[in-house]
Amino acid sequence: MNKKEVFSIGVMSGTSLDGVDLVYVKFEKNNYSNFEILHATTIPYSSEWRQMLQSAIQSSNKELEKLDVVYGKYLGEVINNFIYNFKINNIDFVASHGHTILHQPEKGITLQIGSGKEIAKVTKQKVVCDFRTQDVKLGGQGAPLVPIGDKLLFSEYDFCLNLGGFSNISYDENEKRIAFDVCPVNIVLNFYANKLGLEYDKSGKIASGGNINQQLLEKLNSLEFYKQKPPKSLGLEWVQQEILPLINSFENDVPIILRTLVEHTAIQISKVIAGNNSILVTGGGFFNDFLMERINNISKIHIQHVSKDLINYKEALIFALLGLLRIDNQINCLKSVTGASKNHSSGEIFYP
Ligand SMILES: Nc1ncnc2c1ncn2[C@@H]1O[C@H](COP(=O)(O)OP(=O)(O)OP(=O)(O)O)[C@@H](O)[C@H]1O
Ligand SMILES: CC(=O)N[C@H]1[C@@H]2OC[C@@H](O2)[C@@H](O)[C@@H]1O[C@H](C)C(=O)O
Repeated sequence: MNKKEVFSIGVMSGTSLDGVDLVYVKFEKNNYSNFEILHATTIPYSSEWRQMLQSAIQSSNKELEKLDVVYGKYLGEVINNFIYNFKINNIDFVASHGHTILHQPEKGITLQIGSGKEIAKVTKQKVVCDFRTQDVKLGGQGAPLVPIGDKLLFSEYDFCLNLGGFSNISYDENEKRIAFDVCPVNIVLNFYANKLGLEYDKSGKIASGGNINQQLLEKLNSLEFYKQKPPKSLGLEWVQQEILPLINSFENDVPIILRTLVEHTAIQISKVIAGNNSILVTGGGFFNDFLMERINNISKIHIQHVSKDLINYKEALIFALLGLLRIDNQINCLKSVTGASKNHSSGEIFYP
C-alpha cells in the first residue's frame, strides 16, 4: 500500500467466546510500533451465537459451509455498526481472524469461519482473512500467529504472554522469535464457572476459595503436551479429549476444580517465564487477580502495567497488522514460530 499512514479495522473472535473484538487502528508504514488504537470495543455474543459457535465442532462440512456464510454476514453487520457508532470514515481495509471451529494441524486441519467474501459484500471494504490455512498447508501449526506482531510492536519486552482461551507466549532466543501455546486458561475456567451459572469466575474469587486437588494437579501437569518441544499449539479438540475427561474423573466441586486449574496454569506459565525479565501480559486472564497473584508468586517476574485497550485488544490489533503485511506481500508468518517450511505472507484478500 503506497501510503505513509494506514487505517485498518482488526476483528478477532477468540476461543473464550466472550464476543467479537474490534479495533480501529492507525499504523505508520515506516515504523509499525508507532501504532495508535483510535477506537476499540467488544460486542458480546448472544447466547444463541455462543451456542452455535460452541457446538459447530460437531457439524458436517455442509453445515459448516453454511455457518461460514451466515457468520460472515453477522461479522459484516457488527463491523458496519462499529463504523457507524464511532463515525469512522477513513478505512483502508478490514482484517478479520474469524472464529476457529477446528484446529488439528497435525492432521492438516484448521478452520476459521466468517467468510471474507460476505464481510466484503456487507461492509463494502477490502477484507483480509483466513490467516492460518496456508501455514498449516506448509506443515506449520497455523498458530500462534500473533508473535510476529509481538516482535514488530512490542520488542521492548522480554516476553509477551497472552491469557485468553488458551495462553501463549513469545520471546526472542538467539535472535529468533520463539512462541507456542502454553496451556488452556479461560476456555476451561469458563466451562466450570458456567456450571455455577456464571459467565466466568470474576477476579478468580471462586478459585481462591477452593483447595487444590494435588492428585489432579499432578495428572494435569504430566500431560504429554507439556513434554513436547515447540512449535506446538492447542485447540478445543484437545481440551475435549484430554482435559475435561481427566478433570471429570475426579468428581470435585467447582471451587476445587477452578483452584486446581489456576495452580496448573500458573505452574505451566512459570516454567517458561521465571527470571528477572520484563513481560507484557494481555488477554482477559489479566483481570483474574487470583491467577495473576499465583503467576507472580511462582515466577517472581516483573509484570508491566499497560493500557486496558492493549490488554483487551492486542490480538485484534495484531491481526490488523497481519492484514497490512499481507496486502504489502510482506512476511506475516514465521517458520521459527509455527514450524512451517518457510516464512510466508498468509491471508486471503477479498474486494467489495
Ligand atoms: N475480571 C475478570 N476476572 C476473571 N476473568 C476475566 C475477567 N475479565 C475477563 N476474564 C476472562 O477473560 C476471558 C476473555 O478473554 P479474551 O478476550 O482474552 O479471550 P479470547 O480473545 O477469547 O482468547 P484467545 O486469546 O484464546 O483468542 C473471559 O471469558 C474471562 O474468562
Ligand atoms: C487455532 C487458533 O485459533 N488458535 C488461537 C487460540 O487462542 C489462543 C491460542 O489458541 C492461539 O494459538 C491462537 O490465537 C492467537 C490469536 C494467535 O494465533 O496468536
